[in-house]
Amino acid sequence: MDPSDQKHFSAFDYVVFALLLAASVGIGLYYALSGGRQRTTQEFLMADRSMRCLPVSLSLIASFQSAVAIIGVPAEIYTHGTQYWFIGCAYILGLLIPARVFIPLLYRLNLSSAYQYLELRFSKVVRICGTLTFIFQMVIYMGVCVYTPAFALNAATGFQLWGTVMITGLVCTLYTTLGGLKAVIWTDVFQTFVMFAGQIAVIIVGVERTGGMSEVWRKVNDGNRLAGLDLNLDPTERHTFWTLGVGGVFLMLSLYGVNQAQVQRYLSARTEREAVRSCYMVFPSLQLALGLSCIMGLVMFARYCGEDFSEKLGSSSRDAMVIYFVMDMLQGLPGLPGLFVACLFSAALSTISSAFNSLATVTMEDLIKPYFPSMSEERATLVSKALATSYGLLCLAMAYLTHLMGDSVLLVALKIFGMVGGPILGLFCLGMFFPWANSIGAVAGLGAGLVGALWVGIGSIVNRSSGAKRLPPSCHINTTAAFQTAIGNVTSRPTWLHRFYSLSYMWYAGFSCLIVILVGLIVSFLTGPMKEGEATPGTVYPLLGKLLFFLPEHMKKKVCCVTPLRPAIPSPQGPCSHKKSNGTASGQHTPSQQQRERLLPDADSRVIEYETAV
Ligand SMILES: CC(C)(CO)[C@@H](O)C(=O)NCCC(=O)O
Ligand code: NA
Repeated sequence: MDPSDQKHFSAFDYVVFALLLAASVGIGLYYALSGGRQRTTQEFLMADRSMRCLPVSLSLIASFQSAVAIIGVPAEIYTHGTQYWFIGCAYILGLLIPARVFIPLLYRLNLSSAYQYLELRFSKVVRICGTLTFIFQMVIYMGVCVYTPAFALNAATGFQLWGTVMITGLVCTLYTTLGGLKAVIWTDVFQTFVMFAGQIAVIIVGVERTGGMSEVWRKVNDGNRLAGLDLNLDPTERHTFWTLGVGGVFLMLSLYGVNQAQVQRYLSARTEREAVRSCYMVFPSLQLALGLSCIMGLVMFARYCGEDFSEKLGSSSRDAMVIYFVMDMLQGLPGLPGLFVACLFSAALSTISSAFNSLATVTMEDLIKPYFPSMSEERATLVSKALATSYGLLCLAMAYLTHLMGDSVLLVALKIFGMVGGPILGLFCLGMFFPWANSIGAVAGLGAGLVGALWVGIGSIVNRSSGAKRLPPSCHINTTAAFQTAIGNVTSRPTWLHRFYSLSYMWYAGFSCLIVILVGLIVSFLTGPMKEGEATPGTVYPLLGKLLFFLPEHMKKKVCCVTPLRPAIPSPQGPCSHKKSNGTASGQHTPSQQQRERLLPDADSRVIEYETAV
């Protein structure tokens, strides 16, 4: 980029940005020195299970709303129109199902890690496979999150790229390691407000400087950026109502239903009611976040009329131009560019810190604690802190990998969620909704789901078939349809493999989830399905029973196989929940008689509840 074209920050902007970092570290320090001073894993990883719904809910939206969404969504709207907005439809079922099904089931099992469920329902091996898959997903995603803001800032303002990556990674590692989950949740709250403030500031100034609301509306309309409901059923069409509104539900379920970062927040809530309520409260804030990003893309369009920025900003234009636009708009308003940069980094920090803490949790709870049952609580906490730090350093390495990928960051993030999150979702669905599924089926299903998803995902990267149709870059002509067919015909006649590779990435989660369930069920039936009463009580949700509510009772008993919910005493070798009220015993692993009794009344009440419900 031409250096004379680069925008610069005033001293005031640096102060605003520095304040964000200082406040985040301050919150970390506060939780390092107050409360239990982070001396137990219960506090460090589970926030003492004492949180209320408001901070939990703001923290839930912050987890997967990173600089990727802040930059990527406006860039998407700018180049392809507002179709992406319809992903908002997926938020309804994508949050209702976790609130009604996943949270009650997981919360009542009194877990620390979501993957503990997999051992309760299947076996140790399945738990480890689930955990490793999650670690794989989050480590790649973390790299994208830490890289994105640094990269965009670098492209538009010449800010030192790797220096910014280092600062982000290190500040985040610092407060995560100091203050544990309490610090992570409360910095999320603060950072979510900064995130909204930055976006709103840009939109207000942007609308003002492009000539007011009606002018923005006119240009956007003339440039054909307002998309109607696209009901095209073609699964290779990147964004349609079906891919976004239906495929998006699976994506949302993999994030809000079974991802450890979110499950850990539900579990940190003081009661199940607060956990469920916090999930419902995500809905309006997530709609607001999506709406603001979309509006920002439209204002940007009104400003530049779809001008192609690849000359000005190099190959990275799509994502970098959002920062370019922001700097262009906010020039001469000292402090505001700083606020937007703070917004960007708030979004990134809140996501990365959730990733560090959840990765430290699963590594501790699923991979270390079960094999060192005699580890002392101090030791376990120390190891957890070391883990949070190591993942912080690993994230810097992963940022480099993202640098090498060089694709639209939104696309990369959504592909990772789908390819790796989808199979994990499938594994949980297999366990929760299909009582016959056994461990062999679960492992085979997960393997098949991952292979299927990585095949289509990597195939699409190698073949570069994103299926994207770029809209013509103008505010004035209205001939999109002709242009689109012209582009559509350029690609040669696709073979079935090419069509497979061009499956919309919005279907990745649903596609791989279904493979896991299908292969899981087939293998389970071949190897001997689980029998009545074999699964730990409370680990199966009587979905079929609820769906077939019209059948008479005896038929339902036959068909639905809801019997695993019959009370059964958890085996003494089995994993057990850590105590809720009393943090001191969480280092224990073989459940005492006392703990089993604690688990049992829960399980019993669930059985009764299910039986009356079914
Ligand atoms: C997770 C969704 C899809 C929910 O709208 C959205 O926040 C999103 O597109 N996120 C992109 C990934 C990110 O922001 O890191
Ligand atoms: Na975030």
